[in-house]
Amino acid sequence: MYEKITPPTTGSRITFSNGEPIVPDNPIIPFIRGDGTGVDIWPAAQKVMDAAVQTAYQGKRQIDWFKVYAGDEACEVYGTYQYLPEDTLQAIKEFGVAIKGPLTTPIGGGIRSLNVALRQINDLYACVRPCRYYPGTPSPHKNPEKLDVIIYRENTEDIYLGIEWRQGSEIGDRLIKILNEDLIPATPEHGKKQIPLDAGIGIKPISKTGSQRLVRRAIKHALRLPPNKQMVTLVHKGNIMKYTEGAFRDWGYELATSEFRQECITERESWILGNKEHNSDLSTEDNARQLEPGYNALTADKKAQICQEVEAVLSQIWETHGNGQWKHKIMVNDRIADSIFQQIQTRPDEYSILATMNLNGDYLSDAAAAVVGGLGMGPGANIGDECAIFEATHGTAPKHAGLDRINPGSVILSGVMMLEYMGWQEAAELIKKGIGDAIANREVTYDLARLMEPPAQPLKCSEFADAIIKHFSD
Ligand SMILES: NC(=O)C1=CN([C@@H]2O[C@H](COP(=O)(O)OP(=O)(O)OC[C@H]3O[C@@H](n4cnc5c(N)ncnc54)[C@H](OP(=O)(O)O)[C@@H]3O)[C@@H](O)[C@H]2O)C=CC1
Ligand SMILES: O=C(O)CCC(=O)C(=O)O
Ligand SMILES: [Mg+2]
Repeated sequence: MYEKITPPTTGSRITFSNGEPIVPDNPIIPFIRGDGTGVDIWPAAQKVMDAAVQTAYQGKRQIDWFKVYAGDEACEVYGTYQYLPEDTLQAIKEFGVAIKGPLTTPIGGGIRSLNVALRQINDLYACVRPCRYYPGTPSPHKNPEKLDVIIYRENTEDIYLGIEWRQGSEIGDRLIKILNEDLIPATPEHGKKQIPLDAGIGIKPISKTGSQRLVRRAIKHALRLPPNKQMVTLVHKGNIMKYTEGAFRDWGYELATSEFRQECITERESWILGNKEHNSDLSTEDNARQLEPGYNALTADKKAQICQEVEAVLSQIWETHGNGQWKHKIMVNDRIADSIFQQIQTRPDEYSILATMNLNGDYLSDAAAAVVGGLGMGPGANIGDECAIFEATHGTAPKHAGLDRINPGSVILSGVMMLEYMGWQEAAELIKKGIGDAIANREVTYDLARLMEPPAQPLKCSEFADAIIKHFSD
């Protein structure tokens, strides 16, 4: 029973089997309009999705939208501080697939992120954010078309778990005392380090389960991509945060080389096999020398370790992966987080799926969206095993709210992801064609118009939606 909302009287539920949605022809889909520019973006996006479904299926399929509330709008309906009403959570749980506009999160104090809460409550552990280029989209980059990546961001843990204590709080001070006086001195590798007494404290949990289920989804996605895009890059700052970010990398490789042994090759394995393929008489030590830059300067222990690695790879996978067979497998490699920010700009075509932890993926998805045209073109999905919520990468962009000027492209493209997730490919294709043609025709909102050479006359948010629909059929 809902307190203040009523589901549509027509339509039925999307259910799940083995993590996959089973979609009726008339699914009920809850939507959250969103704060700020949500008032502009949502109606435009809904109009485009409805028109695409109608054009593609001529009434045989339709979405029965179910309006639910979160953020400022929820407080208007449910009362002060009722930012995420139980009704909304229940509706998303009941109907399984939802779509939302952006929601405001105050900085410093106040409520914690409703967006993050929705992901955590529904265990939507994979945040999937594709960044690909639509021809004609203006970009600050010379070759934006070379970037075609999908960010797979772990979505439930890392510092987004929100376990932190304010500077000067009683528990925060107690924790610092315990760490300084007990736990740090008991850990020899920490030496004489001490946490400043006036520090705020945050906890960064990265679990093996959370990391591996994310990487598992990323690899399964890579298996569905064309051969030249079958790559998964584990993004981490494991040189600095060894037991959280470094562990994410190690657990990622462990998963790839156990659960997906036949399908995957790691970058280092490919080098070892490649060295041997190049020269079948190559000794283990010469292979190790080619594998590891600066091998000759290493300690004997380190050299022995690398030789062991070479031998293990050759004995374990030469038969199944050697003689070039590895070239037809999913390449799993890793890159340090700061480096990947420059790599997506300098060598974009070398990357495909970027598997990240929560914070790195948050940063990286805005940066990658900028390369292909900005936040107006950045869609996303939060996917779990029994629920999915689609939402754009960007936030509420408050300075543009209510002006009918913001680019609805990201929510519309999030709708495309939703339609594809539902198996409604024909409707998804229509929208992609509509957006592509509108951009090629210079019918765009202010954000893209101002970057075009010469600048285009900007359309309103609602006009851009109409232009997309118009291009379904030309
Ligand atoms: N999932 C969610 O709901 C998210 C919510 N947020 C929240 O949103 C609020 C505002 O965050 P803020 O840091 O300003 O980031 P925003 O992403 O909301 O906006 C930053 C800037 O990005 C550009 N932009 C954003 N959306 C679009 C769009 N649809 N079309 C074109 N350009 C766009 C605009 O740039 P310009 O003005 O230069 O054109 C805008 O001023 C915060 O409360 C934040 O917590 C943030 C991210 C995600
Ligand atoms: O929830 C928020 O306010 C910000 C979240 C965010 O930036 C994101 O998920 O990309
Ligand atoms: Mg973000």
